[in-house]
Amino acid sequence: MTERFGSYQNEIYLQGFGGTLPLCSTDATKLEDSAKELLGPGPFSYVAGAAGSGATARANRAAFDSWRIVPRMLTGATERDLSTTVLGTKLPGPVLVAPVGVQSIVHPEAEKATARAAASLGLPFILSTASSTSIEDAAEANGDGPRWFQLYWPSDHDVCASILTRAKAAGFTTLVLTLDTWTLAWRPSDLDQAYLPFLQGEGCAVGFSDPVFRGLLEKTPEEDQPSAILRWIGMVTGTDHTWDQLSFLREHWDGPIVLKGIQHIDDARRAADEGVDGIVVSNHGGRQVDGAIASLDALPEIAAAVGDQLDVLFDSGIRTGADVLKAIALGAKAVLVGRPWVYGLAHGGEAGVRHVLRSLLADTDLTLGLSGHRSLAELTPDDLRRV
Ligand SMILES: Cc1cc2nc3c(=O)[nH]c(=O)nc-3n(C[C@H](O)[C@H](O)[C@H](O)COP(=O)(O)O)c2cc1C
Ligand SMILES: O=C(O)C(=O)c1ccccc1
Repeated sequence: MTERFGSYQNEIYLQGFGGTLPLCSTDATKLEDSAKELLGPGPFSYVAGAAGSGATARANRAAFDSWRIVPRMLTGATERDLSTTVLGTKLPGPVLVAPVGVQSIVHPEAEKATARAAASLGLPFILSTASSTSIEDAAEANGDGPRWFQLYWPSDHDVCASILTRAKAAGFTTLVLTLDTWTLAWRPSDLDQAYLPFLQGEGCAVGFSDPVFRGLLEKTPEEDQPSAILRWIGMVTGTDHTWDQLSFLREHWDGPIVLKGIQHIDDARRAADEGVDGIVVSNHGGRQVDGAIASLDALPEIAAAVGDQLDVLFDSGIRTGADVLKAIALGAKAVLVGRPWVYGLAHGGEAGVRHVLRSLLADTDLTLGLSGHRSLAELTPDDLRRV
């Protein structure tokens, strides 16, 4: 594969020659600024915000800045291959679309737009349990694209089993169990505006379309929305599960299982001992434990310890191609990206998400080549220096 992603750079320049500028910025930081103008204060703060003082969100970025790439020259890197293999499946690039709930607060087409954009690039789309689109509708929009399902573990076993069965039937291949958000953290930016999209019924589509969940209600969500919302919130938050309960998921899910939210090396080792297929080293973009270590700082020792037993993925703070390279060099097989494409969604629905993802992949491809590498497999910690 030659220049497939990097050629987006030429495309942008050539369109500019014809008088057309990119749909939105190619710089993830500027995208956040312009999204602020597009979105209302509640939705913007919800997406951009973090837990507590924001210390961990800032640490996530600072950790990337503390590593620098040491480029190599005269290596013949014109021809590059950005593919990677995750859970036995080859991906065209090392980027997955992170699970993000309540996308309807950003754009009316919500998860459908994102699912289409991901499919158009062959990147895995991960549907959140807290999405504003049902499992079946998101799958239809995603078409032939690869798709994974993220679980916020419902406290009711029958509802959980029903959701997993639906996800499998709708073609979601991999289960991502998010561990770090069994209740929402202290998020001052949302609290100060008393803004919780869930309370307005956003993010309830998976539950409201579930026959088993509906069967538990005295009145349907259409007849009594407030009660249904509270029931659904109560079912997917407030309950902390334990390692020994993983067997329940294995009974109801016959595909790969990935644990998202791992930061401690002992949890990574436990995940490997339990035989799960992958982990996402993540602190939820700094949205949960304020004061937690930067996710990138957790990555190297975890990858070194368990990388040969399961697939190590990474997220929290990826904004540029250099960030992707650094995470891969420190042991991740691929990265998940959250806020940047959410801002793309705000700017232009499917086209906005596609633009942001293509920009990140182009930047990754060019940075890889200019650093003297032909494939991601060549990257090791020796290509970086901590400053
Ligand atoms: C608005 C928003 C909603 C999110 N919703 C979910 C979710 O429903 N499930 C989940 O596992 N992670 C969720 N996340 C976390 C992301 O999957 C991911 O871990 C995080 O955004 C990565 O950090 P980044 O935004 O710096 O890329 C959400 C993140 C944001 C910004
Ligand atoms: O806001 C989040 O980080 C998140 O994970 C979430 C949780 C519940 C509903 C929607 C999103």
